[in-house]
Amino acid sequence: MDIRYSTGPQDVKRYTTEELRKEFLIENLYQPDRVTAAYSHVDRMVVLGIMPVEQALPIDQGIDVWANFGTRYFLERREAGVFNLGGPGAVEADGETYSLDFQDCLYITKETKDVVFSSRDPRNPARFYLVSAPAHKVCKTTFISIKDANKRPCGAEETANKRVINQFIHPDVLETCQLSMGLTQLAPGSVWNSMPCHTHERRMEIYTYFNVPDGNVVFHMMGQPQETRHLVMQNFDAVISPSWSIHCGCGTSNYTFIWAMGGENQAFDDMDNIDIPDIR
Ligand SMILES: O=C[C@H](O)[C@@H](O)CC(=O)C(=O)O
Ligand SMILES: [Zn+2]
Repeated sequence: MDIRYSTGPQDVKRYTTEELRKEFLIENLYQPDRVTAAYSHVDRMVVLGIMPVEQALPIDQGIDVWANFGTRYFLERREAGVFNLGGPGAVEADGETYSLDFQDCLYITKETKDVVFSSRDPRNPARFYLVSAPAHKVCKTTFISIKDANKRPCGAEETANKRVINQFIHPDVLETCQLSMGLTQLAPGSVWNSMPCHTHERRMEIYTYFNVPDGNVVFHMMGQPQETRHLVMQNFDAVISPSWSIHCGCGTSNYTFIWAMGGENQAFDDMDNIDIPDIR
């Protein structure tokens, strides 16, 4: 497991590109027949990339659960949200099988013992992107398709930020302990996400970018609003955004991304908005 201890804004001011990437960027999440894991000490969020090809993969493949979590199984004291970003696949959760097509989501409750991921066709493997947060009570494991998601259209063509925020794991859709997750799609010709930007001192956030066409990248903006930095991100990379950091991006094309949040509250609009001319 790739462990990320959290650093603070004072140190980050002095980071080189390489140091910034080592601290916040999560790359190479999808390895054939492997579970790739990163543990962030920011709100103890865990990110997994799971790409079953020939085999079905248990959630804890290659993870020493006792050493990392001090529990007997992965979700003993955790909840998880998973999106499929690849070919058709399935998630089996304590004997119940859920088919997940591209951009489908499954919320998996605390105390689910056995979670197994598989692909329908090894030539077009599924790519499961999972984010897990500590949890204190059992909720309901729920399948959520984009049709079930709460839609929040925003932005405009004129400002190159026309997009739809799809709230999947969100209080308006289902109950969770602290996790919320969704998928934001940028319209063709729009490249800016989450601009005007914000922080939310009460929550951390993780983004993963996908549907980034070959030969394109997303410049992900981070840092305190008056001390910004950027990370250049490839298709399927993820990035950790601590509560003090802005998190927005500008692509060399349109793209899609998944946001995941955990922390003090689940109030999506509890944001500290930043006026664009105030950004440094
Ligand atoms: O706190 C909320 C998150 O940053 C995202 O949901 C924002 C987003 O998807 C967007 O504006 O495009
Ligand atoms: Zn945010």
